[in-house]
Amino acid sequence: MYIFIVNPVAGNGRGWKVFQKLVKSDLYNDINSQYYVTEYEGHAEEISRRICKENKKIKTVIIIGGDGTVNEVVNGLGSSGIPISFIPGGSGNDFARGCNIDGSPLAILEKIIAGKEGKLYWTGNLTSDSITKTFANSIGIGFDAQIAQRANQSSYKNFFNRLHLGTLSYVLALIHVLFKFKPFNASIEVNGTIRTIHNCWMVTIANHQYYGGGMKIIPTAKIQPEVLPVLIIHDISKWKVLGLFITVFFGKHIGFKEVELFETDKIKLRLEAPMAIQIDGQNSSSQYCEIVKNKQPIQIMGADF
Ligand SMILES: Nc1ncnc2c1ncn2[C@@H]1O[C@H](COP(=O)(O)OP(=O)(O)OP(=O)(O)O)[C@@H](O)[C@H]1O
Repeated sequence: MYIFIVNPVAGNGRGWKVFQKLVKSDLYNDINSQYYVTEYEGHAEEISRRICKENKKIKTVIIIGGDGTVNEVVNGLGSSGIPISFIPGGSGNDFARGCNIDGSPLAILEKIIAGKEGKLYWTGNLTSDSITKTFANSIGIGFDAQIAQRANQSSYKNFFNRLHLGTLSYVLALIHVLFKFKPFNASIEVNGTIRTIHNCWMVTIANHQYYGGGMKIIPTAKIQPEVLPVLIIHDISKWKVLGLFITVFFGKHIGFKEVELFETDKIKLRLEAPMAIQIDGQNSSSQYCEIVKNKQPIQIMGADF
């Protein structure tokens, strides 16, 4: 059986429209499936947790929504081993970019159903205050998290999403946060060595290269086990940050001397005070956290990487 988890409000209603188109197709009507429509934040996680316990013979959980919905589903399914797939219906849809899932919703569904085995994908785990959250795409601490927070709370996000210009809401939020942001000091532990990063703007850890609706935040990031690509931006002027973010779309920012890039299998962060953090674009905050790669891969159906 295929399970569809649909976020009707993702992408300003795009999630629901995508599902409605699929429901009318012969393919959808020919397969054995059940669908769930999310009604509130966190609902996709609850549904996923519940279906794991119900002992249904699930072939794939197909997510129709955005990256936030993917995040909830991977957290809910945990280590169940149930394969997933994603039909983009959100505003950013970076998980689809990272996994090279493209084409019309129907074409993606065809590919999911025709595929025998999924591609193996390794998520990451962030533990803060004894709570572990899984991230499918990336996490960011500091500047980018404040931008995500600002964009998510803004009235213009829906407006730009309606025009299919979702990235513009991040650009506006960036300008807004830029002039208020105060760099912080972060103590970072990697491979048993602790060092302090002064005037830190952001620390980002990604499972694939895309984030923020198509920015190539870590262009070298590959989908692979054990390796966590880390990007740190520090000791940079506000004006240079602006220039840097323009080049992020092409992945050229890694040439800036203020950008540090390395790989590890585990990283611990200790900050002076709680700081904004984004987990797959969802807002939170943390002062002490540990990030590791998940050992158990998830099968992604319909992906091509
Ligand atoms: N019925 C609902 N009403 C309000 N919020 C919902 C509902 N169902 C899900 N949500 C919440 O909607 C939020 C946004 O979902 P999601 O991230 O999938 O879409 P998006 O923000 O449009 O896309 P992206 O993250 O790719 O930019 C999530 O936090 C999710 O929990």
